[in-house]
Amino acid sequence: MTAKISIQHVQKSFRIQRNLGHLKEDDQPISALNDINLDVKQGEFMVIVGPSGCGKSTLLDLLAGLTKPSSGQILLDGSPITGPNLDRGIVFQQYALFPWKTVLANVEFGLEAKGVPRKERRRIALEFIQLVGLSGFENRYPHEISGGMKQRVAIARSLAYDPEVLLMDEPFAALDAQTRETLQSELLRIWEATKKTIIFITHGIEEAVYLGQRVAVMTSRPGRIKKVLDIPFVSRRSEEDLRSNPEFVRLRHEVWDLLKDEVSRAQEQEKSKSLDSFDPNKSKTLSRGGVING
Ligand SMILES: Nc1ncnc2c1ncn2[C@@H]1O[C@H](COP(=O)(O)OP(=O)(O)OP(=O)(O)O)[C@@H](O)[C@H]1O
Repeated sequence: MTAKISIQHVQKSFRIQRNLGHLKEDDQPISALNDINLDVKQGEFMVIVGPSGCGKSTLLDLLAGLTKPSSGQILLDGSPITGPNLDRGIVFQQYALFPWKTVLANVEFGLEAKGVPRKERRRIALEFIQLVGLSGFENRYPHEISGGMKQRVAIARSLAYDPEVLLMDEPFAALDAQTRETLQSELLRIWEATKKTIIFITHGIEEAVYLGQRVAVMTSRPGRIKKVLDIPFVSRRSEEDLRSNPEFVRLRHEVWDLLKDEVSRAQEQEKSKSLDSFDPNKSKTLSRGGVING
């Protein structure tokens, strides 16, 4: 069976220019992703977890078609992704709602872009507002609702235009712990109701194991897929107190075991990055030697 999304040998580098006051160095390539391979099945909930700076958002941007791989390709239903399209909905950490539009108008937005007639737009938008539990808030503006509610609006807006795949980049990271847990279980309910293929990016190990049918663990930069774990809970929502289930605890530990060295390496990279930016001599030497730092 063809994968819904197939990421094949994807590599992504960025060229950056160091600005050291009066000194300007040549562009230096930074390898953000290295040979990423991953197939996601139709209707699957795939979580990608990795340390800070490992290239998670870069991968999501590639899936969204906002940038192109330096090499390799990503296929959606067997065809290469060449740019952004309404076949992929995106939910970011920051809500990205239009502040001057009401909840209803925000949810209707994608439908308008798709050319859905006005009456139909309203019907569909109201259906998705109900699905995310916001009935009664249709006429509120973003500044009148909480962070969790804004993220519900963002999810409703992405789902309303019926994308093939929902891409989520740390959508709950900015929320308080209680709201985050509520939205995690709400998202599972929404996923079960809509049967969408979801690719969800997070730093959070517990979030990854709670949400994912599979969890892909990434290495530190340049990001590669270190291991893909199956999370075998049949219906996670019906499991009582899943987070304290011994199998859940074991899986969470397994993900942490895979991640901990990567997190230390990522922290070392961060440290040397900030030291380098204060040390022109070091940067020059590394540049001449052709060593990539950053
Ligand atoms: N447009 C860009 N130009 C130059 N470098 C970039 C660009 N985008 C990302 N990078 C670099 O690529 C690496 C991966 O970044 P990315 O934001 O994808 O990581 P991440 O895993 O999402 O990080 P975090 O978890 O902290 O959000 C980082 O070293 C980053 O500095």
